[in-house]
Amino acid sequence: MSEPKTETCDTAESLAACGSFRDLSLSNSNSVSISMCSSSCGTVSGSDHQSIGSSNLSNVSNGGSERKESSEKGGSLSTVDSSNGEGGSFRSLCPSKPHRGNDVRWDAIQSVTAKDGGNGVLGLAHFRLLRKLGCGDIGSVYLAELRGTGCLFAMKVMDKGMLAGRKKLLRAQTEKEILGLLDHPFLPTLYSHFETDKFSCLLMEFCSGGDLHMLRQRQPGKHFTEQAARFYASQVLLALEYLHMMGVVYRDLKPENVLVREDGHIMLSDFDLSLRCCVNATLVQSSADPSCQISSYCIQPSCIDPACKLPVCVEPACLQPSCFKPRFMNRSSKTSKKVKSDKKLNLVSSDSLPVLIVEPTTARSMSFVGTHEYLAPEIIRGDGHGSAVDWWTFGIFLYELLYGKTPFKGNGNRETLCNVVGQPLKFPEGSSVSFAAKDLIRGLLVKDPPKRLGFKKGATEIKQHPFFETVNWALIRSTQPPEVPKPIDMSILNQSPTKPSQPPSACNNNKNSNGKGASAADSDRSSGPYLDFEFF
Ligand SMILES: Nc1ncnc2c1ncn2[C@@H]1O[C@H](COP(=O)(O)OP(=O)(O)OP(=O)(O)O)[C@@H](O)[C@H]1O
Repeated sequence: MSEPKTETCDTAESLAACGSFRDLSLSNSNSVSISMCSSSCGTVSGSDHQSIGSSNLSNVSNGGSERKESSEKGGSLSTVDSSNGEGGSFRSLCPSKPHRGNDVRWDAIQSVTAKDGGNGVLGLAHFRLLRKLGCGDIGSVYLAELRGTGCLFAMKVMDKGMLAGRKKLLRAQTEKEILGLLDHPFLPTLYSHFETDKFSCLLMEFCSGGDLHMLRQRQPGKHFTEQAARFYASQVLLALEYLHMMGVVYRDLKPENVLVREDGHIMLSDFDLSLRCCVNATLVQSSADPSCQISSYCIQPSCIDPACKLPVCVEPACLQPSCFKPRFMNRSSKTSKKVKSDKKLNLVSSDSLPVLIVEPTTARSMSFVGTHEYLAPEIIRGDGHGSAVDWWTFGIFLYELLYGKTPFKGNGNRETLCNVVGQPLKFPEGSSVSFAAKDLIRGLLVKDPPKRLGFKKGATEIKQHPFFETVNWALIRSTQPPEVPKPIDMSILNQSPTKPSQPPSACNNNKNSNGKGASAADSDRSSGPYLDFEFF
């Protein structure tokens, strides 16, 4: 095992930028660069990540389950919110979340906290924990009703003693901070965070449709149709694009972490392995269309942070990701031919409207984090990695959705890791998967990160691949999902809940709601039937 590495922001450059500033500067006549840094990326400092190179694969192979391998991160929690004792309350987070402005859950929270004197505090005592939804490495997730409202939430409950004992406090802190940043239709909303003496609780939207791993198991041949795979992959791609824009490298994409909301659309979950970093957002303006002004993107005076000492600071929420770029409807046939040929070559169309490129290209980490079958080669080799790992995992993810298995899985973790690094990508014969899908996967599963699709221009490049040609990015939330989960059976509210003081049951690593662990031989990596809840 190699010496533990310390990770903060991984370069001196990013260290310098790790204050809460965003620096906007015109880099040339056609582009504007905006440096953003997650406001407290310094809080990851001191974490002990195990960096493991190819020479110590044998150590790695026994280090965790087949499906889940994560770094141990030590250190202490640098910012702990005030605790109010068992069943106590905590300041409700009510950040500005434009996408969720009309969400009835905010109103329900407000009405409940108003009854308590209007001090805006929420606590464990306000909830009935109805069912255990699952266990993760750092906590258990429960279906919870906000008492008297019929509003359901997913509550992640983490035992603070366990977090401290297993050196997971920083992971929990990272997850909480990242959740607090997010405001995107395909990412979770953190409604509140509160603590008791024993527990730290995160209150999120409940996804009633289970995860994509379970959904895939229910498909004929245990794989999705290409249309369904495109639907899920396109939403995941937008979520990753937004995360990168916010200076978050996700690092743990896999079907198990893609949850299905009650409307059939997706929500990417689980941020405890994510890396926070600085990002340079570049708005590339088309030279062919001088009428396109940079101000067509929301960089308004109201977006400028007055507390910032730098020339211009823009709130991250003011930047719109390029997924909202309008589609080009009125092209001449000559132009559209050119666009098509550019798409074949994976080129960004030079005659398009301005494109915001938001790839945290300077992010660097030496951590060994992720899931064996999904680990990027640069992580396994111990080369140091950046945001391109998310494009590698996106390739594995798409492969798994389409073929029902991952491409480099071996007999055991060691063989899997060796395959990722050394084996060429192969596609099963006799499948009806299109050339475009295979071409995209090939572009993503390039072992050398700089040559990987998405390395330079992030999601912008990937969205323009022919596989996504039929996707209307602007209206993606109106697209009919392949499958809509059955409505939640509200009779669950009549069942007797657990006592709030009863501690959440302990969770072993990789155990799911049905108590099954993922074994090396478990090719299905079952996370269990979703409705097989554990009552407690
Ligand atoms: N918002 C949610 N709605 C419904 N179920 C959820 C939600 N969040 C989590 N779950 C369920 O709870 C389980 C545990 O989730 P959690 O995020 O704690 O851990 P994990 O995904 O297994 O990963 P890790 O070990 O890295 O924490 C998930 O597998 C999922 O089934």
